[in-house]
Amino acid sequence: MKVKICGVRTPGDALKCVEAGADAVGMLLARSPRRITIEQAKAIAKTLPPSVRPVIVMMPSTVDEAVEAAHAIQPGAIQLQGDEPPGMVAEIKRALPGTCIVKAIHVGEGRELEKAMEYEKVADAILLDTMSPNRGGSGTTHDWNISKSIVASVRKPVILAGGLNPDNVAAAVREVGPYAVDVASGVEGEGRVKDLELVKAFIANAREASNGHK
Ligand SMILES: O=C(O)c1ccccc1N[C@@H]1O[C@H](COP(=O)(O)O)[C@@H](O)[C@H]1O
Repeated sequence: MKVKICGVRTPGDALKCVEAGADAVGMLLARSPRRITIEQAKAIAKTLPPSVRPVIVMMPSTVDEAVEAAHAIQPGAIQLQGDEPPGMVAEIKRALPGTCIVKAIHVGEGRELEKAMEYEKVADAILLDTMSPNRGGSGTTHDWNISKSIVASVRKPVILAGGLNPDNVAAAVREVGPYAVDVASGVEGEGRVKDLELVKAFIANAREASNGHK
């Protein structure tokens, strides 16, 4: 079971995720209270060991915007969190060989399964987040039955997000059976600082529920 900790804003928080055993660390370049600059994201990415993948989360208006950010930060993956059409996702993938392209689908918006089947043709992985005004980071869960049906239908890895925390992640893993889980607000303390104990508990509970499967 892979785990991504998202909305990391400082090298200190990134190092907590490394210590806790995260597989990936997400940095928000999109509109969000967790948004950081390209320069800050670059500095965080540099602190990560090769075993931890830096991921940038964006809602780019153009292909160039995504490509420029990726060239500056050199992430292992880009998470496209907005309304990027399939053609734009395909262009970004062509422009960034070697970078994993993750397309977010907002569960609750409708046509989720159709969208997942469309985007799996052009993206490397699908992320299922809860529909919210900010397009992510809402701290609310969605109907996991929808996510479960998508996991059963698409052939690309599916990452489950949206309102996960140390208390509900095991149930989410058992019910949905995703390739990976992703969390932002559920492992934070005051001031949206990542809490090492919450991150550790989240990762342990997710992995235990997946029976140690990678
Ligand atoms: O985290 C944010 O602030 C955010 C803002 C805008 C788009 C995406 C964002 N984060 C992504 O949303 C998921 C779910 O967040 P949460 O666990 O419900 O708080 C998070 O894992 C990021 O991938």
